[in-house]
Amino acid sequence: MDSISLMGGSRSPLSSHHPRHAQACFLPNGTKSGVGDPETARLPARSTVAILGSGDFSKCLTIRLLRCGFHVVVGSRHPKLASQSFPHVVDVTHHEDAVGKASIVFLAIRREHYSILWDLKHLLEGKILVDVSNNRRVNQYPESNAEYLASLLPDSIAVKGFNVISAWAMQQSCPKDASTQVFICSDSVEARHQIMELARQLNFLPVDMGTLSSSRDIENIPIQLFPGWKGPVLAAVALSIFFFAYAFVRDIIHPYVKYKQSDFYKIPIEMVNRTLPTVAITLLALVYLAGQLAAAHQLYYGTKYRHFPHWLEGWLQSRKQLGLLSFFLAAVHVAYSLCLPMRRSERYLLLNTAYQQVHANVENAWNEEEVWRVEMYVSFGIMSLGLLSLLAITSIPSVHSTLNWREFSFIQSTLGYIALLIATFHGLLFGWKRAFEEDAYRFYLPPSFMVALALPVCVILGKVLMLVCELCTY
Ligand SMILES: NC(=O)C1=CN([C@@H]2O[C@H](COP(=O)(O)OP(=O)(O)OC[C@H]3O[C@@H](n4cnc5c(N)ncnc54)[C@H](OP(=O)(O)O)[C@@H]3O)[C@@H](O)[C@H]2O)C=CC1
Ligand SMILES: [Cu+2]
Repeated sequence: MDSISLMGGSRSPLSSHHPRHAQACFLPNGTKSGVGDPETARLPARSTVAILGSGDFSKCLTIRLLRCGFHVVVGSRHPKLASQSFPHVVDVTHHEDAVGKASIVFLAIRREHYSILWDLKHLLEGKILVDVSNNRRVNQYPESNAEYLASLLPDSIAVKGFNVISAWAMQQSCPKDASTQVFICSDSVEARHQIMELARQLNFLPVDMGTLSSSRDIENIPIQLFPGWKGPVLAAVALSIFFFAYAFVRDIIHPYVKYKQSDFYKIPIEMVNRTLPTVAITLLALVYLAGQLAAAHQLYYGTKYRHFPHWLEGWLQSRKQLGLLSFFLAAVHVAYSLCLPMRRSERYLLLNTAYQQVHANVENAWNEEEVWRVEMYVSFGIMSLGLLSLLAITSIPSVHSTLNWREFSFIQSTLGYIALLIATFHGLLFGWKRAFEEDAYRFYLPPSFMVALALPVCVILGKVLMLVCELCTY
């Protein structure tokens, strides 16, 4: 795509329309950079950068530029007033004056005010205009702000960048967090590389995003709220409501109506702790169900190259988030479970049982089968949490990048299925007694553990079927 601008498109900096821009490109020793060598484009420190607008972003960018050794000239509608909020070394002047003093002009004004640039059109010809603007909503306008700017001033060179850096992060002398990456795009390769070099000199990490058509995506980055998490979070909330309501009706309302037994004290901990693992295991099963449906789709159509339906595509792309939510809920379930013996209710129940035992003259209440059930149940719980932690850790990009494809797929697929299997055993061992032995009234409703575990069991059986099919085809 870059070659389009090299061939002399209307916005190309290399066309003969832009002699001033060509002059603005220097190597550190002051010689002009080669046109075909944009990587080496470097701005000499002490070169002048103009900023239009005197708001927060302008002030913070000015501080950063000054610290890194640049001269700054700020263009304002009210230079006298604006100069009070800038260091005295900064030249605060009228727009016309400011743009005449630099070849790179940052536009620290909102898109709605770009019309003022129309009067400066002749002065901005051939100059690099850095559009740092953000919108209030995703895809607020039909075209991106940078594309709008480029159409407004076709004789200038529009570059999109720095919009993902907040004014606050801009004035930090050495930010150590994620706020160092800046995404830069422009139809002019040379201008893009020059602004990337400027970003580097300002201690940011520039990311080359190609032509100006990427500006829409770049503008959406800072205003998106956890993209990719909406579907998985909604699924988790819906499942939580369903399983909580189910357990509430079955374990609290039903005994209350039938036996006048008040178990409402169970709501804050027991009911929540029953909901957490059921949702966690269902989400984990959903992670693997998506892959199985995709495989079934390919088998059905007999090709790998047919697009998946929209809903399946979205589901496949949400697997990481679903898995992380499953891990989070499982971890909270562990915390709740560890706190169970701390409860007053637990102490009273234990004392009552001990008293009844003394009354019944039972000396040893040891039940070998129960002991084994609980030992296995706890052990499986710990193992599945351990495996889930491994899956969560390997989904972190920096860890992920240290693994090759086979290692990653071994952990995420093979170990993931084993985690699902162990978690299913954990659930079955817990639910078995509750479902069939505890109290007669529980038979009136299908056991909740069956509802929760039906999906994981189906997914595991699906995997077994796939493995058998694979073995048969070999
Ligand atoms: N603040 C932030 O954290 C970030 C801001 N941005 C972007 O940077 C740009 C500037 O943001 P910010 O500094 O916060 O905005 P402000 O509203 O604080 O300042 C914008 C400046 O625009 C000028 N201005 C205001 N009204 C008009 C008008 N009618 N005509 C011409 N100029 C006008 C003013 O300068 P004067 O009076 O001197 O002419 C004003 O100081 C925006 O596009 C924003 O999206 C991007 C990333 C982060
Ligand atoms: Cu559990």
